[in-house]
Amino acid sequence: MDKLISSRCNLQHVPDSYVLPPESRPGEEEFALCEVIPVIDLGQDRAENVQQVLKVGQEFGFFQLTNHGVSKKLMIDVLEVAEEFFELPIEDKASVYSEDPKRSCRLYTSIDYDKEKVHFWRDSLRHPLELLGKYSVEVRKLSMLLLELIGEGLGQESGFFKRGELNRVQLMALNCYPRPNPSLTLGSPRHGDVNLITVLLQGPVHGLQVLNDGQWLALQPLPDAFVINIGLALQIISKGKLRSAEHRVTTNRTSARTTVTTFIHPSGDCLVEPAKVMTNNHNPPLYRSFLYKDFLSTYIVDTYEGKPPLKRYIL
Ligand SMILES: O=C(O)CCC(=O)C(=O)O
Ligand SMILES: [Fe+2]
Repeated sequence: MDKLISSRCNLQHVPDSYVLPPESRPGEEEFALCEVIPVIDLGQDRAENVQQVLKVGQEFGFFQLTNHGVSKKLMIDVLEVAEEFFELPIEDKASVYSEDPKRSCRLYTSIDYDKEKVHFWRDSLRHPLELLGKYSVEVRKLSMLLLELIGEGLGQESGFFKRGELNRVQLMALNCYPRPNPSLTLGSPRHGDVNLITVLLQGPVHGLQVLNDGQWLALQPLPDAFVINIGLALQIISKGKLRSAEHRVTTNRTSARTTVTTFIHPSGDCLVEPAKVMTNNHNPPLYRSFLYKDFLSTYIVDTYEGKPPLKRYIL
């Protein structure tokens, strides 16, 4: 509980247990905010949106989304709720704090505090808060629309991602990355998301970086936009046509950063495999099929050990 970094006042220096080995540090340099990461305007013609989502999903695996239909007020309110939550007195936060990684509803710090060698500069709340219900309904609608566009672009019949267990689970996390920017630590280490698709709401404070052609690109926060990224499960289903880009979170020198992430996952018992239209005799599958829950377990182990999480599934 006293490990929560959002409850330690005026931390000016990063404790030693957060200092990464030199090769994993973000470094002293300021990353120029990158304008290369594409922006898609969802208010455009549907057929055009399908092409754009496919193209940027293929090239970057990441994009920002404007004109998405979720109200600006709802986005601001949700970020405010997240900020207020992390500012609560420590006694109020105590009831939801848990170090058990198996619990889906919990407040925790870093990733797996007791097991990891170095800690990360982030507190997170994973909780199905009633207050956020309206937001989760809107973001679900938006995620389903994006999956529908992607399905169409991949040549699937309509409703492909709505069928069965593919999009069953929706998890939300409120994240707080306190100041300062020590350049010795990271808020979140290099990783690709495990799920289908992620919708990130961030305020004006930057920190997210995407790996592209071996270079870290710092994402410039656009007002009112969501950041969308493709997860590993979707990379497999699309047979690599869409790719899950690795990313990480740096902390910010001057302001704490608050974000809200929504992850769309298949259910644990869902069989994850390349969509049938993507494979034939000339195009055999690249990865063997697996149950999503088994992939979740190996993903955690591989990510900890710095191994590519799809490697063991390659045929
Ligand atoms: O908070 C962010 O900017 C991104 C967090 C993230 O990548 C994750 O939770 O998977
Ligand atoms: Fe992520």
